[in-house]
Amino acid sequence: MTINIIDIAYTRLKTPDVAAATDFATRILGLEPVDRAVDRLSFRSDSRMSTMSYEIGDPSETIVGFELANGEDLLNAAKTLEALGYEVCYGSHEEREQRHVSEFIAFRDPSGGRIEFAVSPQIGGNGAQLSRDAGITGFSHVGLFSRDPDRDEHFWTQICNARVSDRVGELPLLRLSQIHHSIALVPADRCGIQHINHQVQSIDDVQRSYALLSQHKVPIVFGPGRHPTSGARFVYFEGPDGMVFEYSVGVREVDEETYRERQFGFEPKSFCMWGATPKIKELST
Ligand SMILES: O=C/C=C/C(C(=O)O)=C(/O)C(=O)O
Ligand SMILES: [Fe+2]
Repeated sequence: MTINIIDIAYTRLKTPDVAAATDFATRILGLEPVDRAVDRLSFRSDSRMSTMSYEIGDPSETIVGFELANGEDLLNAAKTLEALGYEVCYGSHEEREQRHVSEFIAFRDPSGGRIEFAVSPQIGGNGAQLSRDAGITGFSHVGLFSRDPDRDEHFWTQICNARVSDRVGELPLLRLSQIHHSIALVPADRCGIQHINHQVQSIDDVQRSYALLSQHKVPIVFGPGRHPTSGARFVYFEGPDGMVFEYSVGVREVDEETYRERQFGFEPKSFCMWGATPKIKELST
């Protein structure tokens, strides 16, 4: 039975320096801190109670959470994964509270990155109170490192319900809804999160953040530019522990009936139609 993912829900990051990561997530990225504790912290970026978190630990151990519709779908997902030989565990009460979800299961994707499927991410009564005027409208997608994009694409599109929107060389951009992509599978010899995208309201927010990031000497690793694939205008920058963050605006929505996946060459102009070149190892052509 296909695992029906509704949406991407959260990322959970680890760092040796929670205080420095918190400073970045609030003062630079602009998220709202919630559930403050000494060794961990959650953040809001939209109506959901937690779309990102930092806790003390090894930065290579990232988690991406996806939303399933209900407990029955979650149980079926666990059965499907177990039948295929995946080791599945259920989240404890404390772990569910940290994530603000009613239930979740965890397993490792075929490349070895930790993935969670969760039910009922809690919504806050108000929207996120951003820590600075970054114009963020919400958490939108991740790049996932993939040791074998073909195999991992099979997992997300055949075992789960993702669809290919575009491919840049071997790199597929996968959608879970009408939004052009929620997952990009980035060929690499490692696993886990490659980048975290937040959507912003306008191109002015992208440019304003570019100026602020530059003033704070945050490494800009790509852009400002425009992806020919999704049409989004973007800037990418490096946060704590080498994690890449992206602000973008204007990601295309896809008509499920008529859209056909497209193949782009693995070359700079497929990543940016304005001529910017990524300073990101895995996107270097
Ligand atoms: O491979 C190109 C990158 C594409 C996009 C896009 O089309 O928006 C991304 O956001 C991305 O994967 O970072
Ligand atoms: Fe992206």
